[in-house]
Amino acid sequence: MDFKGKMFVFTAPSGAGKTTIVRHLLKTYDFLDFSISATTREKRDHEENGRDYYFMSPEEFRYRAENDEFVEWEEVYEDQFYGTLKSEVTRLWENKKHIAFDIDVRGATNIKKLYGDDCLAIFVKPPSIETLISRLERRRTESEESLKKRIARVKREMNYENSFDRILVNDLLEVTFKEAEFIVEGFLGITDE
Ligand SMILES: Nc1nc2c(ncn2[C@@H]2O[C@H](COP(=O)(O)OP(=O)(O)O)[C@@H](O)[C@H]2O)c(=O)[nH]1
Ligand SMILES: Nc1ncnc2c1ncn2[C@@H]1O[C@H](COP(=O)(O)OP(=O)(O)O)[C@@H](O)[C@H]1O
Repeated sequence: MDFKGKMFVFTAPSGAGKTTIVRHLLKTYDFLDFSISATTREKRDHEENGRDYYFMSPEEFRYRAENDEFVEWEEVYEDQFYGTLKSEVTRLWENKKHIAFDIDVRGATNIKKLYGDDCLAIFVKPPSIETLISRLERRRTESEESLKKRIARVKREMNYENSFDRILVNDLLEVTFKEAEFIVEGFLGITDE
């Protein structure tokens, strides 16, 4: 494989806006594609297998982990596993794409360690924890229990804000999108001149 695309790792607590930002960048840049993670969590109504995630049973996930098929994987929430398949990175590079990831802070730390300077890790920061919680509630994708799990983890994950290459504050969405574009173009050395 000759081409090895750069990696843009968006990380943050749930509800910070990673998915929204990554989806915007994917619409904006043909050269960028999404690393579809494997997960054992249940599919949400609007999600599609093979687009948002590769949804799989815990047995399949465990088998693949034992078979060393993951670049990284984590038990992000109790009994819910998420991971980046090696075959996914290969697929995207074969398609000559730079890669956007939406993964938790531990996964992001691991990807950064593995790929070093070819990887830019961006921490998405909500204006406040209260804003993040109200966005998560308004998203209406989670059960009461799942919402609780996410909120419980927010404070811990917020402690990682200085552990990555960039901090992207997600307040006004239009401003965030422009800043995200600036970050991507800057890392790839794209200029208007
Ligand atoms: N380590 C790791 N984390 C992942 C991966 N895919 C998704 N995640 C993270 O798992 C967490 C839960 O994701 P999800 O269930 O989609 O819920 P949401 O964050 O509330 O939208 C988020 O922090 C994701 O970024 C992955 O491949 N590896
Ligand atoms: N800047 C913003 N202003 C208002 N709402 C936002 C903003 N960014 C994201 N949202 C909304 O907040 C919710 C959580 O965002 P999402 O992208 O799903 O976060 P994550 O992927 O980090 O869990 C979604 O309903 C999304 O539409």
